[in-house]
Amino acid sequence: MSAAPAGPATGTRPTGSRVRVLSVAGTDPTGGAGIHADLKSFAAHGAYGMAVVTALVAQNTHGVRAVHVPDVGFLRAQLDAVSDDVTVDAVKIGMVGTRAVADEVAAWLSRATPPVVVLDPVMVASSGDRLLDADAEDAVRRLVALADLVTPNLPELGVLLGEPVATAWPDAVDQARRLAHRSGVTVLLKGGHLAGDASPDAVVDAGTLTELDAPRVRTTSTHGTGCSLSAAVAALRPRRPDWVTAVREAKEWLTGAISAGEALAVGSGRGPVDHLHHAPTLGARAFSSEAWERAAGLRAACDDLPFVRGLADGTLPVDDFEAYLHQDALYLAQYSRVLARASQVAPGPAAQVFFAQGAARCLDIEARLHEERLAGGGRSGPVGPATTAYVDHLLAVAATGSYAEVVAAVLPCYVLYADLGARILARAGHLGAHPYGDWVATYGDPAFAAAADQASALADAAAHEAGAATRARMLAAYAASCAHEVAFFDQVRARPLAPVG
Ligand SMILES: Nc1ncnc2c1ncn2[C@@H]1O[C@H](COP(=O)(O)OP(=O)(O)OP(=O)(O)O)[C@@H](O)[C@H]1O
Ligand SMILES: Cc1ncc(COP(=O)(O)O)c(N)n1
Repeated sequence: MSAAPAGPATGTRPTGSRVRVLSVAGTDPTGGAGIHADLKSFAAHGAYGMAVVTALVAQNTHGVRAVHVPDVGFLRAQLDAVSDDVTVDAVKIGMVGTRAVADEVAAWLSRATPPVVVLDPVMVASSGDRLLDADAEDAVRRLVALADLVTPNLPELGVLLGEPVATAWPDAVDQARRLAHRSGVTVLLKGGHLAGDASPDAVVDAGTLTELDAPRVRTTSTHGTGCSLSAAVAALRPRRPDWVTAVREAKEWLTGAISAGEALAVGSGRGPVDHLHHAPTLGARAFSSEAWERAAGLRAACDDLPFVRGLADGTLPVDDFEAYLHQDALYLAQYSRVLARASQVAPGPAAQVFFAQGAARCLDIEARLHEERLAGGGRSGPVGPATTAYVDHLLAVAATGSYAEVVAAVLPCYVLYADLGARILARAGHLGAHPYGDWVATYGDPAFAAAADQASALADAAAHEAGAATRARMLAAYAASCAHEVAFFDQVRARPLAPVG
């Protein structure tokens, strides 16, 4: 039944790899507090999260219904299973529940000696339910001595010192100073239980005091704030130079998470915070499929254009097709420059090569169309207004937008043509008799579909790296290009017809 230990875990963390953080805490099946909150907090700070369960708690946003504390032998087995195998860069300890659990955790800390230990001395849930046996308070005091940072709220600070609970901030800071002095650990004093418009915290050690101010958010979403904060600090500390830097960053994040909590609509009591509020695009759909679906109306409008209908069924007058090819040649000469810009600012060689080759191919096609025109087959004339508008849009994005925006702006030209080409080809079946068979064969070719897929994948990768604001600009650039594509096709039939007769 036992998984063989791989020997004591002594490995150092490879440069740049994720911090491996362990939560030793109770559960919350609604996901707002305890190990569930801790794991989200770890992930929110880029750490690899692990969890050892001290107590199973039947609770929700209204309160605690029941607590089950498994045998401490099983707790020991969990703790050793982790530390026999995995190098733990930091530990966060939350609810311990009983004296036996607290002592078992203390014994493990002495054995495993993790380099960063954050202790949240959980005693009473915000619902008022006890989460620590009354006779376990001494055992928690012993745990404090093994921690590097202890994170009491106002009532917990009073219990740790054996003093009345401070109600004014200066008194609480005084108490925190005394605890730091007495125990030799750094204290993160939390002011969430104060009245007033602010929710200050303070980092206090034997010699220094740093107060961190934050506005009090008017919300019911404060379940698990203490768990989430201490877990965030544990995840950050191995990568930050000191406690103050780690706590400042964690608190700023937590204030945002509290503000975003109500939008989660989890439970009807004191709801959880949104741990991932700062990563709104996490789990978002692939950019290319979202943008494609949003453009459904424009795509339908494109299909309905007399030009596109005539192109598809072969009834388009030759004159119109040649007028279109002429505008297309003018367009491609500029589109090539925009693809070259995408290549110039591409984040890696694959994208750089793809767009550079695309730019060259556009010029090849443009040159072929030009030669055909010189050979007398085609038409000439000024740049049409829709061509100008489309090119201006692309050049503006290329001049001022990021790589992600440029890729989004050039994408419709790939995907709309690939889609149109494939559908016309499928409908026509045999192209032998189709007057515009060459055009259809070019864009209906699986090789062109593959290029469109590659361009979509590059846009998706860029969107994955981008924040919410850049993704919104990408969607806007894509939608604008789609609208220009429709106007571009339509300009041929929109040109004044020569008088008949
Ligand atoms: N309404 C609020 N607005 C802004 N920050 C808050 C609010 N409530 C709590 N905080 C912050 O959340 C963190 C936890 O504070 P608190 O004093 O409530 O600890 P706690 O009682 O251990 O938390 P928990 O509610 O998880 O038991 C602190 O950084 C505190 O300043
Ligand atoms: C397992 C566990 N640990 C900690 C808390 C405290 O969080 P809160 O005071 O926000 O209820 C909790 N409710 N459950």
